Amino acid sequence: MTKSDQKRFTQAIIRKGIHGHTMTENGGEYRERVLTMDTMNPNVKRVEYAVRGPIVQRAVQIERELKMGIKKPFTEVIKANIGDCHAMGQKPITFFRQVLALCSYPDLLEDSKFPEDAKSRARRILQACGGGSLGAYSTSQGIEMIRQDIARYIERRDGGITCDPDNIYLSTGASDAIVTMLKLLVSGKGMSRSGVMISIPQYPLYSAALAELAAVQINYYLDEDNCWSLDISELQRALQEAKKHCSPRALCIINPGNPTGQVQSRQCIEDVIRFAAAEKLFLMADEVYQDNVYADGCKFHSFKKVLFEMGLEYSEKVELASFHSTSKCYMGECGFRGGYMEVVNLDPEVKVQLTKLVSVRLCPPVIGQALLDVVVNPPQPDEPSYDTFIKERTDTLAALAEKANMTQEILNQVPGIKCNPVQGAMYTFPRIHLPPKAILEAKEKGQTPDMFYCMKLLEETGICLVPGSGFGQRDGTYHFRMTILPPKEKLKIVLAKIKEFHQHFMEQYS
Ligand SMILES: Cc1ncc(COP(=O)(O)O)c(C=O)c1O
Repeated sequence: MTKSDQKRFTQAIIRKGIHGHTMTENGGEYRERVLTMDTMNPNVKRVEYAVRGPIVQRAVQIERELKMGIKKPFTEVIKANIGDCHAMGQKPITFFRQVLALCSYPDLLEDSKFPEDAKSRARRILQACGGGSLGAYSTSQGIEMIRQDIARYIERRDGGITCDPDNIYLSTGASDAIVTMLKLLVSGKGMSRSGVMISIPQYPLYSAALAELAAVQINYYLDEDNCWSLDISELQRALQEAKKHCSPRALCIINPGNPTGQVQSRQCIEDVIRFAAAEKLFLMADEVYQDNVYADGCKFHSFKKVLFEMGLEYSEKVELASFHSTSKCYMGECGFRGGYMEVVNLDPEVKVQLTKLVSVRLCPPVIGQALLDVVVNPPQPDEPSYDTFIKERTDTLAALAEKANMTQEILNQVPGIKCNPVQGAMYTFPRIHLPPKAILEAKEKGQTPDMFYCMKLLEETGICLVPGSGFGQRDGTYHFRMTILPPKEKLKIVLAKIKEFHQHFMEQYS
């Protein structure tokens, strides 16, 4: 055997992971790895997260190629794949950053450039931190004063319905709280394995967490023809089918919706609550986009408020966890990882278990908690920062509303693309009609047709979207998810490029 044959042979053995004693490339004994694809947790292998999936990996690679001077039909990659406002150029709210700067570096409290209201907020937060420093661990449920401020915020939001700070758990973004709640809910094996109802299309945190926890994912489909509304008969259908093979436990709702951008009506929320009560399901309400409502006639209704307005029959019975975050709305501060959940009607003994579970990971980032405190406790009319705060908040939400409108309008002008109104959140999920020839070519390449479409779009235009298959869609339908977050002028360019690409794609494959 020649040296190069031997090298190839050894590499093949190492690659294949054949057990036993083999030689390494430099002649030593190759020790078998403990952690291999065969031995690792199979649930983790089932986890998928399209928002940062293969298309995004390719986008990063293309960015590197552009930097290396490789010629492309475009000069930059535009990432419209992820709901990351600041990455798309959104400016932070001045007051929030002033308070965080003061909390992080308290010497600045002596600096006359910072307004007094920011200083008083910072002093208050620091007093509530261990040792007066953001660098100290907090209690695992979150700093008590901040939980009290969140409770007051919820009460204001919900027209005075009381909120107990003890029912608030701060978290590392909403994601962390959602996964924690799912962990508590999931148990059993075989027929008694817990099932969790999630919408299709869904935000893939849910499917990923359920895969990791080996729970049963129960799909209920949103009604695309009715602006992605939620139909109770569809919930019934999904539940009855699921009961044949698992034990349904929970129902998750995302409102306003990601990726579908709908805002559920109050009637729909009432119906969902009645359904959950009748079927004994734990409700999880993902309300991270609660300030992102753009369409006339649409309004955000929190599940907590509606539940309590439906009377004692429901408010004392239905178990609910609702989630909020600093990552979305007008703040868009994803990097600080601030979030919280409010639990309602949780069994007191389970609550002890929940508190124990979160304490294992010590605490959510304290700077994220501090940010959450200013989000729920912003400048008041008699304070110096009020006018600037209101202007910045209003301008950010107005720009999002304008872009939501523009996106749906332009996409609907393209033959073969159909887009529901973007009533809220930060995304559109248009349906794309793909010719059979394109579907066939995608299958030959081992790709889903919408992945094939998005990959081609990326290679030809530099625009990075997420294929609809990453969120779930009815069989035989194809979509993509696109954020409305790029700055207005850039968004116009993105939409024009998609329009041109789609027309060309249709000509090529029809
Ligand atoms: C519906 C929904 N829930 C939860 C999250 C997670 O947000 P966070 O950054 O707070 O973890 C996202 C993020 O995009 C989302 O869209």
